[in-house]
Amino acid sequence: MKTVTSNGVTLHVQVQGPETGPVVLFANSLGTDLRVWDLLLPYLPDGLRIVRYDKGGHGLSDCPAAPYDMDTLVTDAEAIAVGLGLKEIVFVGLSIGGLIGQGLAARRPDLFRGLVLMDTAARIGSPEMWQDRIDALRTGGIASMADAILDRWFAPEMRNDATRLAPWRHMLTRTPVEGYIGCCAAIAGADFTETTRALTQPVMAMAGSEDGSTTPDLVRTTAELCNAAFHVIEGAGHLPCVEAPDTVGALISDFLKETGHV
Ligand SMILES: O=C(O)CC1=CCC(=O)O1
Repeated sequence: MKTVTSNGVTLHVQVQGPETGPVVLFANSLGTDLRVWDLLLPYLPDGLRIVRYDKGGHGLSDCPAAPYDMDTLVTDAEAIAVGLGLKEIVFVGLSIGGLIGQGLAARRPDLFRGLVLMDTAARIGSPEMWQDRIDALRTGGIASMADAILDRWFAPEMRNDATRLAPWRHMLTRTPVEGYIGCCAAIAGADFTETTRALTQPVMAMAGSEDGSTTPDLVRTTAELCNAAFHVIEGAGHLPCVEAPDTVGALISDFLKETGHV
């Protein structure tokens, strides 16, 4: 376990693999922590330097008071990359993690080898939609909307398996409400349409066919902005790294080979 402090916020970071290995930096989604990648990692090539972290307000990182803004979340990711001396990064971003990846790729192209956009878009939802969610969270907490969120996260097969679902429900509902709300505010204010259109790094995008949050059509639109290859993961929802880690692992492995990273 490592920590990196950015703007006074201490972030929990996990690093695995050889010091000189090709770097893959993962950023997870709203209401999840870095364990969201656990099932995927065995499907990636050996020898990678795998770096995962909990964004502010999630997992074992500090939880500043809401609201957060996307610029700060991008600065946090940059602080981790610079603080750990990461170079030639392939960044894998899930949902809000993909927004952070787009922001960092635009700000620091010198750090990047490529970008994987997983169930994310240049703009997710509308400011009004996020404000409604924030208001509901302030009233009822995350538990009050957990069923609705899990319906977007997972396809019916997983949703109907209470035992398989339980750890992910716990991960979601144990997220500090302040951290969750802070990140909702950051998503509400983020629109990377123009900067993502201008990206020059190789980009690959994917979406679960059953994603009720960032639908395949939405993700495809962002992929087209930056000439990214686009893949639909059949039978998966918003977190295909959980529901279809083998398929996602194969796609990322191919991308790492195509970009000469491995
Ligand atoms: O709608 C959801 O809860 C899923 C989601 C949107 C942005 C994110 O990171 O997760």
